[in-house]
Amino acid sequence: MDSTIEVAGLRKRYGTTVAVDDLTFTVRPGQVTGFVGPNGAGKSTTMRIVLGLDAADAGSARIGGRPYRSLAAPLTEVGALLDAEAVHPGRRAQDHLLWMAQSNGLPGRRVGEVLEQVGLASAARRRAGGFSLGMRQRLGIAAAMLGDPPVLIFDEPVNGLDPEGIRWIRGYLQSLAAEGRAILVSSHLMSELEETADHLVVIGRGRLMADTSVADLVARASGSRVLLRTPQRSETMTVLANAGATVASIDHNAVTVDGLSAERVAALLGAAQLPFSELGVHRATLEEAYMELTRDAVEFGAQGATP
Ligand SMILES: Nc1ncnc2c1ncn2[C@@H]1O[C@H](COP(=O)(O)OP(=O)(O)OP(=O)(O)O)[C@@H](O)[C@H]1O
Repeated sequence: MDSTIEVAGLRKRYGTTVAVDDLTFTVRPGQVTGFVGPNGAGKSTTMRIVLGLDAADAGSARIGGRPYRSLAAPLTEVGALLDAEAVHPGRRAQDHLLWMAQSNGLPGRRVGEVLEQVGLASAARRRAGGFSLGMRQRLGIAAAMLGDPPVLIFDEPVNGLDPEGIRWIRGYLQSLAAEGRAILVSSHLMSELEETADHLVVIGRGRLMADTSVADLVARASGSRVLLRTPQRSETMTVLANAGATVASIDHNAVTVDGLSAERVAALLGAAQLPFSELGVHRATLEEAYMELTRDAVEFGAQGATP
């Protein structure tokens, strides 16, 4: 079976709310694909449809080429963490997993293996009700891994975790991708995916806004912006603005320059005898790239709202 998720022309409406609007994208094996968009963008709805928990109005969602409902042993083909709270609080971690394994025809030894993988072996006999949020997320991930599936879907797994938990999840997702699995992980914060995702599917109001590698997105947003430091910020800004650049200060001695090459900036400042240091091409953060990407959509949305 191919380790892929293929979504094609997907649409879903709840009453008058369009949750998913003609969405098409593919999640490929061997990489972490981030699924990003603001709250209410349609990420959870898309994931639920892929997992057969909700029906689409139109379009299709396939795992390894087949719709979820036609998978013979779903847990061995796709694992999912949608809601870490969905465990009975009175149940011990290992009993919860054993029950899942048995009802899906999986060997009981998987329980110990997945608890070990997610770092919960020592808490195996504790009741889920006493778990911290981070432990519940790990238990949810252990459940997703029970069938050792080639495709994994995680809805906001980083939400509410402490820095150590976030570091752990990042490393774990990357190791799963390195094993050749297809990983789809959602977040409403681009910054959470900065060090985790290789590829991004960005949606807004249910529509696809970008389907791109992280490297390409950052390179495009970085463009030709120049960053420099100078003790004479205001004089520097005046000289560069007079030469036609768009200049913005980012702190008391640093500015960004759009519209002039680094060489031209150096020549202008040299001629004006203005000192500078750290003149270089600015590399956008993923957050900046995202803002750039969504700005047009926000403007479009605002216009669309006026009658
Ligand atoms: N069962 C439902 N009934 C009615 N409306 C729904 C239902 N599920 C989702 N919606 C609506 O569909 C839209 C998309 O919601 P969805 O939960 O898929 O977004 P999301 O991107 O996952 O957001 P979040 O980051 O907040 O989870 C929202 O406007 C939401 O209110």
